[in-house]
Amino acid sequence: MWRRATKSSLFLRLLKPSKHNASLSQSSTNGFPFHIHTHTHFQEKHGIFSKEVAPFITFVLGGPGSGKGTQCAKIVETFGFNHLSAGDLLRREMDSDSEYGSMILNTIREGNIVPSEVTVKLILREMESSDNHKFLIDGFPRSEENRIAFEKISGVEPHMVLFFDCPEEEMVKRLLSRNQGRIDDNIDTIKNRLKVFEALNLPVVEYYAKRGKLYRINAVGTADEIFEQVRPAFEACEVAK
Ligand SMILES: Nc1ncnc2c1ncn2[C@@H]1O[C@H](COP(=O)(O)OP(=O)(O)O)[C@@H](O)[C@H]1O
Ligand SMILES: Nc1ccn([C@@H]2O[C@H](COP(=O)(O)OP(=O)(O)O)[C@@H](O)[C@H]2O)c(=O)n1
Ligand SMILES: [Mg+2]
Repeated sequence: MWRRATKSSLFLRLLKPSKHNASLSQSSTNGFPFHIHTHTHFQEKHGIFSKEVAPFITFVLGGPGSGKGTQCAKIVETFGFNHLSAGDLLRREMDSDSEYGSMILNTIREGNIVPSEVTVKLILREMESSDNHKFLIDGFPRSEENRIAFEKISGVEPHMVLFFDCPEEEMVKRLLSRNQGRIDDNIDTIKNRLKVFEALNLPVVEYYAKRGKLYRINAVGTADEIFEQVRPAFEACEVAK
């Protein structure tokens, strides 16, 4: 849709904050400010960027099993985002004839992080071919290296970052009963994924908290209860609706 957009009111709405957005860009009712970017740098660097509607990017973070995928499905249903799960993109690449296939398989099996250039390439490829300009990027960035690579290659930053905060024992319980046949949902790999999350992903969470972009959500409760904490983040933001 955004590829076909003319210099329409949608484009102008994205670039020119409404009164409502303008007040959010300073501080916020829910503690999360918004930044409206014009993305000229982004547009110059990529084909995606010849599109006339600037992308609206939300990163979705949280430990393994914290409910990222479950909540993303609800956000898609309610707010019409394109959901890009970094883990799903890597698994799809692994199952294709990719030169990276065995490297991705081994990395996921261990619970470690795939080199950023591979993951960023997969995400940007999806973004470029999308008709939707609103993106939920789930499970990314999982490290400072991921974050910096995305920023360098794309030239853009997320508008907001959701963080699903969940106790470890709850995450372990959910992962062990996920039953999707994943090679990494076993107790040994889960232990490493939790270590990697703490060492590499929490610094990213702190980075966005310091920049005032983090929306922290208590990820304990039913999926519907948790979504009621997520909903205001999108409702408060005119361009995300
Ligand atoms: N609020 C919740 N309470 C209990 N189980 C949940 C909740 N949200 C998700 N789950 C279940 O926990 C598992 C992990 O959820 P998922 O959304 O895949 O998390 P993530 O993408 O963060 O790993 C899935 O089996 C899912 O059905
Ligand atoms: N940015 C990312 C995302 C996932 N991955 C790999 O993919 C695995 C599964 O990611 P996922 O997001 O599907 O996992 P969940 O947190 O949803 O359980 C991770 O444990 C990493 O091995 C990665 O290397 N880099
Ligand atoms: Mg997931």
